Amino acid sequence: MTKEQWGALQDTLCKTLGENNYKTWIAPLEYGGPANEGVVVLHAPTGFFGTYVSQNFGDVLLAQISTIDRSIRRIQFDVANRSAAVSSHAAVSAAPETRVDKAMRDLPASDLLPDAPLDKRFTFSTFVVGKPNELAHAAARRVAEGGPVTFNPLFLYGGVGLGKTHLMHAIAWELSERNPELRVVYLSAEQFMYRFVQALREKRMMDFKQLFRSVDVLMVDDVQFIAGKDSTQEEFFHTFNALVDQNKQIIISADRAPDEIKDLENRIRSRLQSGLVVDLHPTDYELRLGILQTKTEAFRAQNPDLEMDDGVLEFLAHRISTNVRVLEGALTRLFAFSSLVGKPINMDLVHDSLADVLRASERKISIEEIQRKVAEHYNIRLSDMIGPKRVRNFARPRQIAMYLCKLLTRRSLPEIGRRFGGRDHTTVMHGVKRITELRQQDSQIDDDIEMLRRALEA
Ligand SMILES: Nc1ncnc2c1ncn2[C@@H]1O[C@H](COP(=O)(O)OP(=O)(O)OP(=O)(O)O)[C@@H](O)[C@H]1O
Repeated sequence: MTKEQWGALQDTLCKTLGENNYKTWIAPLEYGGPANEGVVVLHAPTGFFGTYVSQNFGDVLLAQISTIDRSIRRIQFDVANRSAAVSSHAAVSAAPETRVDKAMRDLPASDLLPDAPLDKRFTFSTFVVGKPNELAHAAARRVAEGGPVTFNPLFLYGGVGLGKTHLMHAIAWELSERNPELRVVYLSAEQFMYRFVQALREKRMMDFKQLFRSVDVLMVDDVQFIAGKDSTQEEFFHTFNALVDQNKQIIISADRAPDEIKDLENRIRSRLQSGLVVDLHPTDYELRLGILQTKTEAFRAQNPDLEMDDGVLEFLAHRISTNVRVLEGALTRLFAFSSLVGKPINMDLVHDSLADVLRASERKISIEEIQRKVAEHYNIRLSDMIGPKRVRNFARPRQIAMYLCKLLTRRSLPEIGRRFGGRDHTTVMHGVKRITELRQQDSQIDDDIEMLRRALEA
């Protein structure tokens, strides 16, 4: 068989074996010329590769080759220039095929490594940079430029919803844009484990290893997931080392620093620390406001009719400090509500549509804090606030404090009563009712309470 004949056979092989199999296993083979009589040599990139092709596609290859050159009876797989590293009699010497073998052979090898999809919205252009994330952003940018690998791995960590996944996807998009040939694989540590277990179950560990070792950039999200999962850790470690040895870029994310991940093997921990470890700090007010403004502008570009009162974004940035995901969700909900009811976004709409989010993100205020603040405000001693005296000077501030406890904490009436010198829950109920009435009637009390509430929530 000549080189030209091998070239001419490619289309048929692609059709016979399917595009996936063809691209993964056949296209990388190089024609190596005839060996001795009846034997043709094909060069495979690695020994494993040759063995795999020989075992899984040897018979088909031989059958196709013999349609154009009937003298060929055997294919010999060499590893590039190392001769006879792998040789095969292909179909001739193959062990009888079992049903499982057949099913496995029919599955495209790339089944074990479908990339997790990348979110189109997660790019550098949509990532808002502020003090808390500027270092992580700069490191991600650097890696996304491609070129020589400077830090390996890049380890990004931070609390929930602070933008780790966003940055990883942004790197993947940018790298693929700069070099579409690059094999960039992004997946979560959970998916890595799942594929590993699948490969074990289907006896396709060689596929698994080969596929993971053939990527150019590997990104594993939420790596803390593999802690305590011994075999997955082991496999991850080997994959990691193989890629680092080949100078391939690895990017890892986790919800905490490597040395804080419990049940992680020490050798993995130290490997993870060997590159650049950067963290995404909790957001600050400016970053939250920047994110809200950017997202609102993007929304306004699609919906020019959007009306929003001044101060709404500032209020949200101030009140929702948990994480960016919650912040984004709140904004999306506001947009949806406003378009459903056909009203502009103002503070009333904020309170109506986001009551639960605002409640959940409320700072936890303690009964004691309330008692202290109210006592201070009315210039009485804490012991008098809690004690048995019923004179108006103490009783009114006590009722106000009870009212604020009901309003600002999740404590039950009996619990509040207990904390006010062991009073009964009906006393608390009465106090709350009285202050609710007074707020309607007495603007001084109403102002006082509003001021106290703000001071406590600040
Ligand atoms: N700096 C930022 N600029 C714009 N959007 C951001 C920023 N940080 C986070 N986000 C958005 O917040 C949401 C949550 O971010 P992401 O999924 O990247 O968080 P994560 O750190 O991976 O969280 P988890 O630990 O839950 O996986 C995403 O929609 C993301 O686009």
